[in-house]
Amino acid sequence: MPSKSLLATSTPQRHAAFLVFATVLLLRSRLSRAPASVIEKLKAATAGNTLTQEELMQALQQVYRTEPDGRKTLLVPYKAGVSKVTIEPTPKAQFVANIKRFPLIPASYKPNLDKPFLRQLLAILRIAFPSWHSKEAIILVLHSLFLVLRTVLSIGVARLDGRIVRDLVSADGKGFLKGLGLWFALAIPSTYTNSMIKHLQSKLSLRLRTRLTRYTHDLYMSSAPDLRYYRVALEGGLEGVDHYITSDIAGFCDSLSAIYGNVLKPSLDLLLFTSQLSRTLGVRGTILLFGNYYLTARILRAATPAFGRLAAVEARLEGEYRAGMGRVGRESEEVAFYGGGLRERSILWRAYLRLIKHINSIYKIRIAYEWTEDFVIKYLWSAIGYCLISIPVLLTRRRSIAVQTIPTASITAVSNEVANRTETYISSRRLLISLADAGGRLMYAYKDLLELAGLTTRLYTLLSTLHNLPSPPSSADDAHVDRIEVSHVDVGIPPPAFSEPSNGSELSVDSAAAPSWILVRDLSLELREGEHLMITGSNGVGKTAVARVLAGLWAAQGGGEVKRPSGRTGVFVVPQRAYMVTGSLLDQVIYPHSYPEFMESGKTTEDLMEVLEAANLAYLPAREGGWHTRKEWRDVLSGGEKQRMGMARVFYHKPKFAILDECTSAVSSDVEGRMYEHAKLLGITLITISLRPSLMRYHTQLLTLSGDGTGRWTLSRIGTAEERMGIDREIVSLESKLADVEKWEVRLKELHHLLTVQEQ
Ligand SMILES: Nc1ncnc2c1ncn2[C@@H]1O[C@H](COP(=O)(O)OP(=O)(O)OP(=O)(O)O)[C@@H](O)[C@H]1O
Repeated sequence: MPSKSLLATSTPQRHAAFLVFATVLLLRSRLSRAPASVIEKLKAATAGNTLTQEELMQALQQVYRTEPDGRKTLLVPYKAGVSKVTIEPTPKAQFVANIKRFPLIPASYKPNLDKPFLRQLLAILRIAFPSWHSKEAIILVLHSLFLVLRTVLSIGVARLDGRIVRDLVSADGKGFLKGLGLWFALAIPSTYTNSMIKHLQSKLSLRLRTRLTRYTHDLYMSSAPDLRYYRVALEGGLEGVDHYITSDIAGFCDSLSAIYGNVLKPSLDLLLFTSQLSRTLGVRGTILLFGNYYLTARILRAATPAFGRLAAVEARLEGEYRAGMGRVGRESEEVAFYGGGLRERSILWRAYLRLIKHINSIYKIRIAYEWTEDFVIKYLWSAIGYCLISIPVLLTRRRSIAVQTIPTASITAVSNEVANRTETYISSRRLLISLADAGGRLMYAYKDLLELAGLTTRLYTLLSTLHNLPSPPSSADDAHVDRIEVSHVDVGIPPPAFSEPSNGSELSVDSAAAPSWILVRDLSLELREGEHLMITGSNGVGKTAVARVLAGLWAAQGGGEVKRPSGRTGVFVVPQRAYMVTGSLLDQVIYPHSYPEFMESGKTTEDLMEVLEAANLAYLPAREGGWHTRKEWRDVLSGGEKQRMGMARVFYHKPKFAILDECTSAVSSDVEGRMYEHAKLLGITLITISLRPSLMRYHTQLLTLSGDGTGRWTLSRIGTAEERMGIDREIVSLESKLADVEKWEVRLKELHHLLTVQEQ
């Protein structure tokens, strides 16, 4: 029996409301397409947002502003102005609370649509949607509304389609024109709905990405003592975190927001279209329809490969290839000096080929899957669709044949019957096509869900590793402590934080059980202000390792303890490899201070000039075009200049203790000496790691690491200034004697030669 058309049942009021809705939607889209000049004028009138070049430079310098309530406002230069983004740091309590939601998963876990996947997804969603009234949740609700609206509109279109063809078949010109008018009226909200769905999907993805990225940044870039960005690779065993944060979060958010539409919309379509169709198809047809769904699900489930695992492997390989490219970019000069281009190319090429081979294998696997899917959705469903449509049509036909046997039947009744049948056919056909489309999308969504499972596992692995990294045992940091005290500390390479039990499936936080490679055993020393320490010993013996323990990067092992003054005014380390930060010349000197911190400190560029003079870099501002010049300083400054910049930072921050890890090895001895004297003049206590005996004169204690594999060490006093002068004199005399060694060797050779000549 033909159903009542959805639109045929509409009242005039409903039509009017519908047209008002369409007009508002239309006007809104026109507004958003207002000429650029109008928008510019509006912007200028409201905020005076446009900045001069100088103001822009200042904004670039400022990076962020701390608000009185502790929040930070990021100043992001955008077009000719600055866009302000308020950042609320994630409270530490939230990280602590989230630890139990992020238990570690074993490395052997294969992503799939199972319970662990749901648990992982829920844990991540709790971060992505912090509350039901968050912006993300509101966008999601809006998105859902538009998805429902589109399904309702699709049904309307299907019904209207049938009605127009019916009017055409029954030659009802008025009805046909009315139908055409409604067709255009429906087209407006339908097309607008489509673009809004796409827009809201992208917006949702971006918001989720921002939320997750902020959370991850706050967790990853944690300050001392957690230092997760430093410890995640060595202790957490997680490589390529950059790829996880930049690419996997984006992939996860895209996939999640797309999957929502890809699952909700076709599910809704299936539900509503089926309910609409069942009115036309009757009980038998509906049962057949459900039988069809069941069969399809069984076939496709059997034919679906492990897309989740494949997606996770693809993300890992992509990360490895990207890391390789990054390494060559970073170390380009070293590679060029060695002429290692070909070698690097083959390494990169291998990483790329592994990735491509994997992607290719996915494509191959997809052929069989997509073939099955196409066959089932396009052909099987269409055939079943024809059968289903034929049921009411054939039944009506049979009935109409019965009608024709009645001799009194009028011709009008017969033509009405044909028109109604055509309407039923067209509507049902359109609904079935939409149904097949929805089914297809749902099946694709199954594959997408598996891929989402892969990305979820990647993101979950990152977050669970970061959450579960145990905080290092708290050292006795105190701003008021005026000495460094090390008592009975073993210095060793930190063991992995997590161990995978051979029987169990869960990883556990278990650093105590893992063996550690001890470099220095039972180290005890006390260093008061003004007592300068030099640490020496052969290469690889553990000198830097001691510095890492002193600075709090590595935990003190063996049950010992390190006491030190806290903060960067307590202990400041200049590492072996010079590091240049992105930013201006000024930023290089004040690092890790930001520009606002520099302003707050009350220091001026004159003070910075003094600092540079002490580091023999006073020529830099003039040479580089001023303090605010921004360059790739890693490439612009020479090796020695970069090392001197490290010393300039020590002079700027004036810490109580400065650990200098062979950070003047490329600086000439005279400049090195002047810098050491200047540091001591500023009242900085020096802990120098060096193999240069000439530096001994600036220190009072000498820690020598034996390097015989036993972890032994000796601590000796270097002596008073007079004693050190004596040592200096001895060094000078020995050096001058050593200079004569070559002459003596030449003379010795001559004498040997003379002897052999005389013997002949
Ligand atoms: N992150 C790490 N992972 C594994 N081993 C490490 C790590 N860091 C250091 N080591 C090892 O610890 C040992 C001591 O390293 P350290 O950097 O302290 O040596 P060093 O005495 O400062 O040497 P050099 O004089 O060459 O700078 C080395 O054998 C090194 O290979």
